[in-house]
Amino acid sequence: MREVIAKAGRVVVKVGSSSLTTPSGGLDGSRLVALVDALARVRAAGREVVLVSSGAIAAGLAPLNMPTRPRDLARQQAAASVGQGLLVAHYSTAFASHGLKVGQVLLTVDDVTRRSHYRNAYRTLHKLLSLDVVPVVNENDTVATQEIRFGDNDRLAALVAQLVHADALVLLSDVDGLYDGDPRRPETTRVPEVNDPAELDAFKIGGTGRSGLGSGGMQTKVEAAAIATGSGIEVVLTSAGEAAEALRGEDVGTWFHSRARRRSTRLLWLEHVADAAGRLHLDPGAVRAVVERRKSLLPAGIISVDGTFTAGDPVDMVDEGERVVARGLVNYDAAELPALLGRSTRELARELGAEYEREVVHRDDLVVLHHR
Ligand SMILES: Nc1ncnc2c1ncn2[C@@H]1O[C@H](COP(=O)(O)OP(=O)(O)O)[C@@H](O)[C@H]1O
Ligand SMILES: N[C@@H](CCC(=O)OP(=O)(O)O)C(=O)O
Repeated sequence: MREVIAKAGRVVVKVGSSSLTTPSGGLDGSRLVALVDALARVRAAGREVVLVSSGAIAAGLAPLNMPTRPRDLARQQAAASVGQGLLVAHYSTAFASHGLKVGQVLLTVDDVTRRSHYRNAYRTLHKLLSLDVVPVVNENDTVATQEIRFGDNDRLAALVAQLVHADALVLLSDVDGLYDGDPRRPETTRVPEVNDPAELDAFKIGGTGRSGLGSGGMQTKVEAAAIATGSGIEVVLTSAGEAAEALRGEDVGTWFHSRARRRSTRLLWLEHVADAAGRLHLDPGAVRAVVERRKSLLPAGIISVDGTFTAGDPVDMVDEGERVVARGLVNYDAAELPALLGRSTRELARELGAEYEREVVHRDDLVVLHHR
C-alpha cells in the first residue's frame, strides 16, 4: 500500500493517446468514460485532480479521413484542431454525469518557460481548482510550431504538476508500468519501484508501442518522472485500466519515489523551466561563495558577461570550465554590467550611487545546479 499516493490531496493525471483510442484510431468512448469514473471517485473523496490528456491528434484522424497519424506538422495541427474539440466535448459530458465541470487549458512551451506566462498559467489553474473545476490540459497543438513543441505530453504533465504544486503525478499509458526491457518480449519483467534515476541505467527503455499513436514512448515518461520526483512529487506509471487502483495507492505499475523537498514555484521554474537569457562567467572565489556558502553574487566575482538580457531575466552562472553551476534572476541589464565587473560594491556605491550597491544576483533568486 502506498500511503503517500492514497493521501495525495492534489493529483495530476496524464493519459496518453494510446489509452484513449481504438486500434483503428478513433476516440474510444468507453475507455474515456472508465477513466473519468476513476477520477470522479478521487474528486468525491475531496481530492483535487488536474487531467493532462493527449489524444487530440488521434481523435481528429477519423473525421478528416486520415488513415494514420500524419507526419507533417500542418496536418497534425488540423487533426488536433478537430480532435481537441471532440475530446473536450467527451470529457465535459462524462464529468457532467458525476456533477463535475471541466475547464479546457491549452498550453504552449512558452506558457511554462517564460516567467510572465508561467505566472499566468499558475493563476488560471489555481483559480479553476478553487472553483472545483477539473482542468483538462493539453498542448496547444494548433499554434505550436515544430521548434516550440513539447511533442509528447509527459514532460508537459510534469511541468503542470510542478506548476500546481501537486503531491502526485500519475502517468497512464497502454503499458502497465516500466519494464526492464521491451515489454513485448517474454523475458522482461515490470519494475515495481524506482528510488533513484540512476537505477534506470540497468534497463532498456525504448520508443512508442504498437499503437503508433503515442509520441514519446517510455523515454519521455521516465524523463517526466525524473523532473517531478526531483521537485518532491511522487510518480506512478501504469496503464489507464489501472487508474483507479493507482490512485488508491495500490501496488500497481511503477512507483518513482520523490527525491527532494518542495521548493517555491519561482525556484522550480528557475531550475527546470527557465531559458537563460545570458551567462555570467564567475571566478573560482565567486563559484565557492555561490555554490558552497549560498551567498548572493557580487560584481567583484564576475569575469565576463554574454547575452543581451535585461534586469529580471534568468541567467546562467558558469565556472571557468564553462559548467553551469547556478541559475538566477539578474538585477542589472547586460549593458550595465561590464563597467561594474571585478569591482567592490563599496567602491561602486561611492562612485555611482547607492543603487549600484545591489547584488548582481540575490541569493533568494538563485538556485545552485551543481554541488561540488
Ligand atoms: N522499458 C520499457 N517499459 C515499458 N514500456 C516500454 C519500454 N520501452 C518501450 N516501451 C514502450 O512505450 C510505450 C508507451 O509509450 P507511448 O506509445 O508513447 O504511450 P502514450 O501514448 O501512453 O504516451 C509502450 O507501449 C511500450 O511498448
Ligand atoms: N498534444 C498531442 C499529444 C501528443 C501525443 O501523442 O502524446 P502522448 O500520447 O502522450 O505520447 C495530442 O493531443 O494529440
